[in-house]
Amino acid sequence: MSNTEQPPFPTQEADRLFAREQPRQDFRFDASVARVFPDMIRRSVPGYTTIIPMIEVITEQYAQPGSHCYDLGCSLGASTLAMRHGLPESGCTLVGVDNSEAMIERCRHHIALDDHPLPVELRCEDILETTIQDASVTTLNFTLQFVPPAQRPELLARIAGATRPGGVLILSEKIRFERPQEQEVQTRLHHEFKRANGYSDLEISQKRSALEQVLIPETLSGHRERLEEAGFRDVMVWYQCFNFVSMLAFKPA
Ligand SMILES: Nc1ncnc2c1ncn2[C@@H]1O[C@H](C[S@+](CC[C@H]([NH3+])C(=O)[O-])CC(=O)[O-])[C@@H](O)[C@H]1O
Ligand SMILES: O=C(O)C(=O)Cc1ccccc1
Repeated sequence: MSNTEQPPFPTQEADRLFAREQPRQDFRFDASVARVFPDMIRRSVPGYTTIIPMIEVITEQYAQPGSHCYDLGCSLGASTLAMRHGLPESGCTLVGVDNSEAMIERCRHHIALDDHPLPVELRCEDILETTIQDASVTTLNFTLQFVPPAQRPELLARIAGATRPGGVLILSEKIRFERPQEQEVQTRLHHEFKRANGYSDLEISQKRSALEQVLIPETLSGHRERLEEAGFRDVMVWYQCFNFVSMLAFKPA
């Protein structure tokens, strides 16, 4: 590269998107979010930096030869790359899907930088419309929470229907709690986590109102019941930190 050229995506940017007072707007996964996303998600989701490497471990355990593996709502590809590293070098097909062009464009770049022989098929489309077939491992790492609740049952039933016996869904979500007391405590602890990561009260409150109509959390029992209704069994929580959980749901034989 000559010294007049810039690398495609220069240094990682810090998330200051909500630092200045601004009119309320619904949160969107646009180019400005894509630019700061690694910093934003790491500082906002307690446990994210633990969950990502565990997706590799889980994928390695449940991927079946010749099957398809899906990362639905792949953003910049952190969970996709974890799955890639858990898969054998050939014999499985890995697909990442996201409907944000800004995310997919950067994701393509991240995947190209990751020196690994397994190809990744990237689709810029709605996960509600993407074709899912012959799956063994499917990941929804903090994506279902952005799907309108009315459309969640059909998506989960479609994933379950396309999953081989013994296959798994990795479902990570921000949840809400039935007991108001627990909801209050866990939400406060999440906000304290964000403060400890350098977000101001203004940033926390402006982002919270931007997310209000967009990220709809459900209770753990709501998730369990719907996963079973969709055709999954043995739903288990394998990780929880405050109001952020990750579950496994298995397709029975
Ligand atoms: N209907 C939809 N169709 C396609 N994509 C969607 C849809 N709704 C939302 N998205 C996409 O889902 C992603 C959610 S982020 C996932 C993090 C990643 N899994 C990670 O492990 O780093 C989680 C978060 O920001 O909290 C965004 O990129 C959206 O564009
Ligand atoms: O920031 C928050 O409060 C969240 O709930 C998590 C999050 C992380 C990244 C984008 C949107 C929401």
